[in-house]
Amino acid sequence: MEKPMERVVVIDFGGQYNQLITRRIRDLGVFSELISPSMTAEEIKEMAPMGIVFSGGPNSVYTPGSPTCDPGIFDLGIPILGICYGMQMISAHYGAEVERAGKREYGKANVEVVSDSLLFKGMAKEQRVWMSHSDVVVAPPEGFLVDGRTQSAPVAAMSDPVRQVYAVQFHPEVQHTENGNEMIRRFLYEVCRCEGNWSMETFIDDTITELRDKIGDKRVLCALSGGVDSSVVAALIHRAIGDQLTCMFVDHGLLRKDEADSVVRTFSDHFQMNFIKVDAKERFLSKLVGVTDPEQKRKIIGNEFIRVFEHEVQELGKHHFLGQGTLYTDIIESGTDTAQTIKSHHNVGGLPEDMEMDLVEPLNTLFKDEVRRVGEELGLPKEIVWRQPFPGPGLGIRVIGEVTEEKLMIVRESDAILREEIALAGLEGEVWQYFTALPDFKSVGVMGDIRTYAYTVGIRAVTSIDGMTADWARIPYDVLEKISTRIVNEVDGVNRVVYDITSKPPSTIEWE
Ligand SMILES: Nc1ncnc2c1ncn2[C@@H]1O[C@H](COP(=O)(O)OP(=O)(O)OP(=O)(O)O)[C@@H](O)[C@H]1O
Ligand SMILES: O=c1[nH]c(=O)c2[nH+]cn([C@@H]3O[C@H](COP(=O)(O)O)[C@@H](O)[C@H]3O)c2[nH]1
Ligand SMILES: NC(=O)CC[C@H](N)C(=O)O
Ligand SMILES: [Mg+2]
Repeated sequence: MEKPMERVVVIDFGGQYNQLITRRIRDLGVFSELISPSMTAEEIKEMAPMGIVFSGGPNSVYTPGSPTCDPGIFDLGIPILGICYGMQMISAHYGAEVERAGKREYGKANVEVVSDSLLFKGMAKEQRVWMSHSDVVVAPPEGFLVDGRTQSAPVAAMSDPVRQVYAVQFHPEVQHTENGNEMIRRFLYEVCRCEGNWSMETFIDDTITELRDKIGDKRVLCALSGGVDSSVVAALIHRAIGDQLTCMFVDHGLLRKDEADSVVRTFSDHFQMNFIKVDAKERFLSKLVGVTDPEQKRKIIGNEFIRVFEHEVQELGKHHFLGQGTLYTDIIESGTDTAQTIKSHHNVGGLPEDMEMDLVEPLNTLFKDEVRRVGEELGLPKEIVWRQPFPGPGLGIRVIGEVTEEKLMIVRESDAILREEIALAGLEGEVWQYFTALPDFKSVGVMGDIRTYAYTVGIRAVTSIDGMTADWARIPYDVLEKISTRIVNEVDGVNRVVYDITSKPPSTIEWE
């Protein structure tokens, strides 16, 4: 019999790099996902993880009400790796003291390795690591050995090989920790004794089996935007259940120029699936009249998507499930028990509470670049796999303030010019995402000796890998010049073009 998929769970105490931990583990060949600190030891045992990681987090363990986990987890006999807050929690659990440090450590630090612990064995006695903490473990709990220290952290790493508990104050998951990846690898392969049976191929096979089990002989409606995420989901569900799947593409009137036609064309050219396009422009646009707040727009759009699906299903016959291309990024940005809401992605935080269909979201633990790898593995055409992301709420959020036909037209036309010029300059592969947005203000210009009072168009173009962080793309000035000239000359109602030169963070990719 085939071995079950190995899994290492990461308990999410709210740290900034938590998703990176799961990512690194998956890259090392072991499936990993974040779980909530509210899960009980019993529930975790049922998942049968090979190892448990306690993540970092913004709290201090000595503050009342700071997050903890079920103490029963320590008795499961499953190896544990604590990182930063996770290490402080382990220390507190075993009765060691955690205090505010005299000197805080943010960024680069040197750890002096003082033991022969598995995680550091054979490495240089001085390790360059990345720190982000203000609390320290003063002395290790009973049974633990100090493995490393820095000038301000007397316990920068510790372990108890008997109980198989390892802990580090620094962040092995970030690239700046020189040997971080190797330390995680050792935890997985030498402590947890994983064999590494996870890859994109096994992900696809396992997902298809899980989908078959979950769906049975019922029908699934897949919300298909033509973007990479939903196309990959549709392909996976189709492999699992074939004709029980119906794909539905909604034209909500907030699409880019010629987008509806091109999605319909691509799908009929490449896929043999039940595919339906719904024209719902009126429904969406009428609901957005007078609405200016971006979060409210997202909620209205998310809600309306579901209402459209439910309405269409009445004619198609019962579909129990709704398939969506939700990614991990959509979930974390929409806010979780521990992470703040940055924006409510329409497919997560924007969903109505009284939905009739159950969700099927097989990609909700992955990042965009991982989904692209799945897409390639499934043999989807390049034009889909490498399509730049386009948010579900579409131009509805890129028009800042109230959405009107006039403003939509300006974004649509200026965006088409931008895309054309980026393609002409051969920059499509270099820039991860590029679009125009319309801030809600006008200013004075002079065109043909006539005073104008018209809109400003903003150009946003970024480089990124997974959309979690991004930098502004260094598009050559002459290309920008051509784009600006064309937009002002060809799009009515615009007399100024600006280029966004902020990274994410502190900005986000979208303007809204
Ligand atoms: N116009 C649409 N019609 C039907 N479903 C949609 C539409 N826009 C978005 N969705 C649904 O919402 C999900 C999230 O949208 P999102 O834009 O993140 O993903 P995507 O369009 O599949 O991929 P990409 O991020 O590459 O654009 C989609 O995967 C899809 O299920
Ligand atoms: O499906 C989506 N539904 C949404 O509501 C949504 N909002 C933003 N995005 C896309 O996500 C990535 C990160 O965006 P931000 O930096 O603007 O948060 C970028 O690629 C954005 O285009 C969305 N995708
Ligand atoms: N990054 C973290 O996990 C920080 C933990 C804790 N809040 C500290 O400052 O030490
Ligand atoms: Mg999209």
